[in-house]
Amino acid sequence: MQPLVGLIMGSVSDWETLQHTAQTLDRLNIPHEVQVVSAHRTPDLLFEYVASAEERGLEVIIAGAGGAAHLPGMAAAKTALPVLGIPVQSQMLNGLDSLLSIVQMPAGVPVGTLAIGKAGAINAALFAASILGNKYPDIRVTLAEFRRNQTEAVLARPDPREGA
Ligand SMILES: Nc1c(C(=O)O)ncn1[C@@H]1O[C@H](COP(=O)(O)O)[C@@H](O)[C@H]1O
Repeated sequence: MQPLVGLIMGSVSDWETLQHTAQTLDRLNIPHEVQVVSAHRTPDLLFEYVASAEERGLEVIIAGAGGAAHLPGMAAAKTALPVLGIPVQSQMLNGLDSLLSIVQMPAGVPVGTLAIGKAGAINAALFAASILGNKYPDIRVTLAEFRRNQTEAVLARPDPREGA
């Protein structure tokens, strides 16, 4: 099926985090493509990727990067598609550098910034589902089911002494 989401990351080392986005998109049956693209290391490729995204049928871009994480912002600079940014937890500064690099965009070029690390990676996929669900009823239904299952799983185990 034609990918609706483009999942990009600054380095193959980000996959440990970004695999959670891909897994969640899989669980929601959202077709997506995955590629390493870096604003720093492959700037021309990034511009080509993002400039052609819309005509290739992508409707949401999810970009994860760590450290001087300029990838989501530079992607947003080249497209009006929604761009969701995931700050990857960096070794030196624990992801605070990534978060601040992504979140503080100048007015006019928005990036929807998620939490640092795995939670942000999962939530980016769910956020993409919310956006796509406005147009695709199947995705809306699948997302509602995901949320219902999550609620039921919590309600089924209210006593924390029973373990996770
Ligand atoms: N932040 C960026 C960008 C970018 O923003 O374009 N390109 C690579 N990186 C980040 O550098 C970190 C270390 O990369 P390596 O592990 O390859 O040295 C990764 O977290 C990556 O996202």
